Amino acid sequence: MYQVKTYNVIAQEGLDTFTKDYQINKSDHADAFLIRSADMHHVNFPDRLKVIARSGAGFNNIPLERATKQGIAVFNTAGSNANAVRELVIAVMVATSRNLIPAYHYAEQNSGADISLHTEKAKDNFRGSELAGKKLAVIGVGHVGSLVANAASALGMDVYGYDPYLNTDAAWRISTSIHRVDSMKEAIQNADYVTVHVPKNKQTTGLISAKEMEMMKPGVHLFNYSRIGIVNNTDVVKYLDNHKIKTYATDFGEDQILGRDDVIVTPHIGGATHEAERNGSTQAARTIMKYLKTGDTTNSVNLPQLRLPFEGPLRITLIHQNVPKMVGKLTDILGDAGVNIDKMSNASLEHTAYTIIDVDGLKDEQKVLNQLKQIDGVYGVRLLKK
Ligand SMILES: NC(=O)C1=CN([C@@H]2O[C@H](COP(=O)(O)OP(=O)(O)OC[C@H]3O[C@@H](n4cnc5c(N)ncnc54)[C@H](O)[C@@H]3O)[C@@H](O)[C@H]2O)C=CC1
Ligand SMILES: O=C(O)C(=O)COP(=O)(O)O
Repeated sequence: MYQVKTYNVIAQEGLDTFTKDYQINKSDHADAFLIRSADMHHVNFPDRLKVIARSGAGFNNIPLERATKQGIAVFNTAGSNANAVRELVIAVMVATSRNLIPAYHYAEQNSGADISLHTEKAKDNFRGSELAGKKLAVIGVGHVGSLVANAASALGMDVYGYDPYLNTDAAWRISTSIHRVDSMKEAIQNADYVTVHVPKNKQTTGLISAKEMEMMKPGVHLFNYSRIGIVNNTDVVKYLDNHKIKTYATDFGEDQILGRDDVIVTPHIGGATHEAERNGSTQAARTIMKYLKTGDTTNSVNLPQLRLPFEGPLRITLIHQNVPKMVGKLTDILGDAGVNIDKMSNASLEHTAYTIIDVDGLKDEQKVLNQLKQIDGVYGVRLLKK
């Protein structure tokens, strides 16, 4: 029986996806963690932990290097909540362009009087502008960014996408009406709206700071539904104060931006829809089961993605350092133990490699597994039985 520990609220549909071989509980001695935004940086990973699945896209809450070195595979479910974010971003773009929030407050505050007496006079104060014909810059055109770009284009916006690492899957999703540009400057200069959809990492922290704000057009509306810190909030306050930025809308509050009329803050609700939470949790549950049963690393964010049909009877999976002669060391140990290799596959991702070896039998299992584990640079070894 595999033990699965959950963090955060995980949609029931995902929990119901687990078969009878999996027990969901709060015990730390788990084979799998199923999480959302819970911060894993200060959580100890138990020795038996083999996999962490993040229901959702962003995985900056997980210490990838520590997990890898403990032989733990980490996965996300990118795309599972992309539509939820797209709809929220479009909603907030409409809200800002049509002054929806101040107009609502006005109507609410005047609800005691006969509102029709004030309406015709008041509407002049809330005159908005339309999205059609305006320029939108989308920074990061992955699962979320591509959907936002396509929806904005369908609303008649002139959309510019900047993503130096765009993969081919994402490129296929982007409408031909989107202009792909090669620099941040080309994307954001003259844009009426700028929206950021990149993962948070060392490179993207402060991606939108004073330098980029300086390039923007006066009166720009800036949106951050990615993560806190990707847009520099200290700089945002400066550029809101000098009216270069007209509105800042974000899913991530911080004291310095709260309580302003020109800031719209939501409590991290981008992926908080029934549909997105169901998609993410079921995908994460399936990923955990597949990895534990077959070693399939499709959608891993810390290991190379490797899939090899598992016909049995035995499979050895190894997470290890990506260094010369490693595969030779593994096969030498198996050869010395008289093991015949049926199939083998190996792939690498930066400093880490992953190897799957199917064998038709293994005598003295524990001894061979221990020998493999003792190789310098081997982080994790598992034996799977069909
Ligand atoms: N507010 C919320 O509840 C949610 C927030 N998010 C955030 O949005 C981020 C993006 O999500 P997805 O689109 O699903 O991820 P994704 O991985 O599909 O797309 C991210 C894109 O950003 C690009 N990128 C990376 N570095 C870049 C850089 N320096 N400049 C320009 N582009 C860069 C990548 O090439 C990729 O195409 C997540 O990492 C997460 O932090 C995602 C879902 C919900
Ligand atoms: O998927 C993401 O990156 C999100 O930010 C959504 O986070 P959540 O699952 O709502 O805690």
